[in-house]
Amino acid sequence: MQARIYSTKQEVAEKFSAFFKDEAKNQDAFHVALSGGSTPKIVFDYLASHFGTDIDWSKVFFYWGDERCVQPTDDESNYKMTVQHLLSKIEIPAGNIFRILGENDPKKEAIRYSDVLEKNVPNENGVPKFDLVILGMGDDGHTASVFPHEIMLWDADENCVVAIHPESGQRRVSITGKIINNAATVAFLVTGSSKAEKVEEIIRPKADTTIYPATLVKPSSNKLIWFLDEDAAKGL
Ligand SMILES: O=C1O[C@H](COP(=O)(O)O)[C@@H](O)[C@H](O)[C@H]1O
Repeated sequence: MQARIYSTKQEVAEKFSAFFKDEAKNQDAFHVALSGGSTPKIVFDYLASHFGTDIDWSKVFFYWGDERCVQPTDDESNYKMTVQHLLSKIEIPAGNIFRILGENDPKKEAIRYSDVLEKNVPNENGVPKFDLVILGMGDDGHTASVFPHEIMLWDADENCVVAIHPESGQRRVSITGKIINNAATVAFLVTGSSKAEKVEEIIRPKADTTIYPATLVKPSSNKLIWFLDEDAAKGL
């Protein structure tokens, strides 16, 4: 595990974008799972405005790690956020975008998307293997849409599950631990002081520390990188 700490969230966006560009350059087909949330949003803005024409987007294939069960036009949709901040600004073939259909029946969609991953993402030992999984982390330590009150979903046998947001009751479709920990690289994008307590507990655990969903991110490749700003890393 590596923690890369930058002065500001803008610098996180800049450094992660350069990292993304380098990783994409080395692949004939680059399969990436995207995240929703506040930090990916500024990263997508930076990627589109600074590397929009430097990356061969025809070789990049986008999927999502989680989606809220809403219409794709809803402001809550992770897909809508990505369209606004990245996809509408780059030349990427429509066939390279595999969104979770948040408007579908959640249980059926979890099964359908699991199948999409199996058919389109290269696999290793029968499990889809992303080149890169991008994750955010909520203030409560959730990641993708595996929340602390449903932490058992992390170990589900399925590739995708239906989760429920603890406060709003909103349903989500999320990939599970078996997919995240099978990725070649996992990158957390986390900024802001509201995340500092959990970042410290997860990266510098004590003997009696609580286990959060984000604690369980341990790719078998060992390539886990936290991109943090100083506010999020202030407890380290
Ligand atoms: O609900 C979600 O939240 C997390 C973290 O978001 P943040 O705004 O607190 O940074 C995100 O990783 C996830 O994709 C999203 O659906």
